[in-house]
Amino acid sequence: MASLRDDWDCKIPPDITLSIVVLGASGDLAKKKTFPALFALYKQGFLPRATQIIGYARTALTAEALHERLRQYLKGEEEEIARFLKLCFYVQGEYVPDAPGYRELARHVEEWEAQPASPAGRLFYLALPPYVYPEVCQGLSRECSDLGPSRNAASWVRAIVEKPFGNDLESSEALCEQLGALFPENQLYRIDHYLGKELSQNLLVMRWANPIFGAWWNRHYVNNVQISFKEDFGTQGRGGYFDSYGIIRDVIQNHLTQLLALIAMECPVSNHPDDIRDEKCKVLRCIAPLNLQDVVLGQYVAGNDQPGYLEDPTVPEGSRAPTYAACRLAINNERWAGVPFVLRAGKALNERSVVVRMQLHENPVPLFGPHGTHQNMRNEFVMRLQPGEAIYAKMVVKKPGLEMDTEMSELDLSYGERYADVKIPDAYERLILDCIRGDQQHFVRRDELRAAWSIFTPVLHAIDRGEVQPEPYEYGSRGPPSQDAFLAAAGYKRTARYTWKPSKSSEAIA
Ligand SMILES: NC(=O)C1=CN([C@@H]2O[C@H](COP(=O)(O)OP(=O)(O)OC[C@H]3O[C@@H](n4cnc5c(N)ncnc54)[C@H](OP(=O)(O)O)[C@@H]3O)[C@@H](O)[C@H]2O)C=CC1
Ligand SMILES: O=C1O[C@H](COP(=O)(O)O)[C@@H](O)[C@H](O)[C@H]1O
Repeated sequence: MASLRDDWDCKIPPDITLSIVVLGASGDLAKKKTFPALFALYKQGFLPRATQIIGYARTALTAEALHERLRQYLKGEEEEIARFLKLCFYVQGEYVPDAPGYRELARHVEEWEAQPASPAGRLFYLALPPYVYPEVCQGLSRECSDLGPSRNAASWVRAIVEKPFGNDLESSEALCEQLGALFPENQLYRIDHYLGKELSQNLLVMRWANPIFGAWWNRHYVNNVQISFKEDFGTQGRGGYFDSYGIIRDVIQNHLTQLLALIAMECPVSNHPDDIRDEKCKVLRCIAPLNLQDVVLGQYVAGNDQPGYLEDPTVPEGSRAPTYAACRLAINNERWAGVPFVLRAGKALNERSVVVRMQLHENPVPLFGPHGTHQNMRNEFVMRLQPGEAIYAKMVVKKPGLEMDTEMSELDLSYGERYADVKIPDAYERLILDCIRGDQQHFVRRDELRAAWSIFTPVLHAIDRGEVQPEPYEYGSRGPPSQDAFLAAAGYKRTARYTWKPSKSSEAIA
């Protein structure tokens, strides 16, 4: 796909002076994700030569103390780590808008950008709880976002903000208003790390670069679509945070809905980020708000020697927060009318995986019957995002041999084999680089966010009002017992008698 827009150039000027400011540098996200991703970019030579990284937080730390905290999360050679840490500084400051820390931050940044003739880039990464975004953005906007009148025209200011972007449609819109008054949309990068995963990105390429998919990627061939997120661990002390959100806000409204948009969207006008996001937004707007009848909610109880959700000391007594949800969505457009899209996500299940499964209709005329064993088997197109990226299509083939027997087999693209020597980048690594390049394709635009919240807000409000008692399921099980009937009602038929014979390398992944 060509880019038809001439205002789009995602190249990093080689002479740029870059300041990356990590706000909330003392926190978990910063040390586990942001700094390791920056280190990985540094190691691979993706950070411009003149880059400084400044950590900002309330905690009293020296730069050396920050380095010590970060060291255990940086994987690489000691010398390389030491060189990277030399780029990392620390400024202590409060988050309130008039905190003197912002002036101090501005001083560091301005000193670094001593040459007005060269372009300057200022990337503010808000690794902070969203309730402080408005005040932090005010402080940054007031003290740190003015590049000065003589600055090279290729200079920029960008801010990456983490989810959750609000709690429902109304609060999300209010947050967007507040931030939007300080940073225009082209400076705001709302991160959804699922958009940085290898297979999420491949969805677009695979779908739109191969005519083979065009013919069947619609209601005439596809019976149902499942997008499943499973984790084999519970909230483990994070229950306090989780409880006020629940699994729909935590995973479904954002990550899985973004995957749905990539699967269901129409062909964009070009590969310009806004053309792609226009299509994603359009398809999300074709989805009617979810009804409680189209939802199964669950909450895990003790099992497999593991405690139940309510036994987590950080969870409020008697909480009804769902740790599992399956949501059946209908896309009311010409391509997908009548095809159920089931988004389901759960904590404390039997495995950790994220899988997109498109199941096709049965063959209307089963030639290999009446005793043929596979006439009722359905083709399935499966994309496994993790663990071990794989794309496979399940299909009936002739069983090798003298008889005309059939069996279910697969066309298989397992990344572990096909790309055995390739290191798949971490999502954060990719997304931070996109932000430095000015590519907003894999970030959530305000109208997409609005469309996603519109789908889930009514059900979320009903859950918040305590109107639904989630169904118990055992820790380590497949989820609430009623989910299989729910999936069957959405058209899903499990392929019985399908056995996959993994190769050695795939066995290692499984
Ligand atoms: N390249 C590769 O790595 C390939 C790997 N495989 C592997 O082969 C195996 C089978 O593949 P596939 O058929 O695609 O996937 P699965 O059999 O794992 O899952 C198919 C569907 O059946 C459901 N299911 C699983 N167990 C049960 C059960 N006991 N009762 C009812 N429903 C159930 C699953 O839901 P739920 O999640 O709720 O259990 C899922 O929706 C998998 O382990 C897969 O990873 C296959 C092809 C290629
Ligand atoms: O955003 C979130 O995602 C993680 C899962 O991310 P993954 O990349 O490990 O699949 C999830 O555990 C967490 O609850 C949620 O907030």
